[in-house]
Amino acid sequence: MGLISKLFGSDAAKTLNETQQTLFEQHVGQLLFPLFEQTLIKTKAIENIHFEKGRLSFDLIWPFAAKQLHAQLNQAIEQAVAKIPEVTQLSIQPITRIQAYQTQPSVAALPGIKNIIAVASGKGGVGKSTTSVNLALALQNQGASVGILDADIYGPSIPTLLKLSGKPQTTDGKSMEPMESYGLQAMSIGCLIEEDTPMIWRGPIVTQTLTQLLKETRWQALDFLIIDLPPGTGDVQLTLAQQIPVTGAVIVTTPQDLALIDAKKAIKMFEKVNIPVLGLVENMSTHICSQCGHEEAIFGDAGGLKLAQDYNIDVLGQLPLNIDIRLQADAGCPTVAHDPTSELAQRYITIAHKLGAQLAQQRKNYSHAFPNIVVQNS
Ligand SMILES: Nc1ncnc2c1ncn2[C@@H]1O[C@H](COP(=O)(O)OP(=O)(O)OP(=O)(O)O)[C@@H](O)[C@H]1O
Repeated sequence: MGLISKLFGSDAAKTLNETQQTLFEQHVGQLLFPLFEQTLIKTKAIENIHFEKGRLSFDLIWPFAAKQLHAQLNQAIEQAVAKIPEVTQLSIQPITRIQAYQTQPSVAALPGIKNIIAVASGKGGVGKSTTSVNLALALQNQGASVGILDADIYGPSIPTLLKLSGKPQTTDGKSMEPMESYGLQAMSIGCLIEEDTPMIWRGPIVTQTLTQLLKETRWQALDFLIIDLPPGTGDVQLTLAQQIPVTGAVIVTTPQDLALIDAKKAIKMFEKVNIPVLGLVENMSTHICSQCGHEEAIFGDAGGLKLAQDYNIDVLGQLPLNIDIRLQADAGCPTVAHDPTSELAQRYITIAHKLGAQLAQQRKNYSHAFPNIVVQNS
């Protein structure tokens, strides 16, 4: 049995001859996914390979959501396939298949959710919610099934950002159907209370509410649930570490010293509770004047990048301070939903690619890195 039949199943052996199999393995199998340093063979990316009357077809399994990058890899495959004799036609079916990555061993997975990504900032107002919602939309735009949970119980902003209206429905009186907007599943305390009702709750009730919102929503087949955390490093974050299976965290910061100090605290907190920090987004990196186009680093120069370097964290991307991001967010049509092809939306899409590739790369079992978490409630 040739190598290819072992790797790709016996169908291939039946249809491709020995020489073709070797060439396929050498030229196609050794190609790398963009942003991802593993070969198609290593990632077992090729399935259902079939060759008949000069026509070669197979499924190409993408381990992260990156529709926009499909053409680039398809083109490389076409060039590689051209080196295989007698193949006159090629048909590639790209399929996005995101796996559930390991989380804390002591916390059980939740039904309907493969991976939970917490988006955090130390300081308030740095654009965490805006980034969360655009990141969720970008992942979805690129082929993932995505939900977003607003964990900011005191100041929920997801209902405004996604223009959610009405109350969640229930079919059994015990659980809620997620709200839906732009194809995202969403839940927020803001969907359950009146807009001008202040939440005057103590910590334990807040954390209980968060876990209820998470667990009593009937999330449907999500690859990712993005949790938009409130700023800071308090009760809600500790609840996350103790009770919620989190795959990893994304830190949002501005390059300003004050924000960086708090971002460091957030990074250290995740380190302490053994939740891997998957990367950092520097928001409001520069301001580009809408009148003259002059670019200015009004919050300081590359502070987020330096922080990422100091803590050995990947920079997933930088966003400028741009009036369109603010206007679109305020209007309930975030930048990626507004126009995914715009230059700004593309920045969020690149962040989504990097995050996905980063996760796919870390597909190994995290459980060794997770000692049993003991966090003391004060
Ligand atoms: N890159 C950006 N360019 C312009 N405006 C932005 C940008 N990012 C966020 N904003 C705006 O900044 C304000 C604060 O953003 P956002 O609510 O996302 O911050 P936050 O960190 O989630 O705040 P908090 O958690 O403290 O409520 C909003 O008005 C938002 O539209």
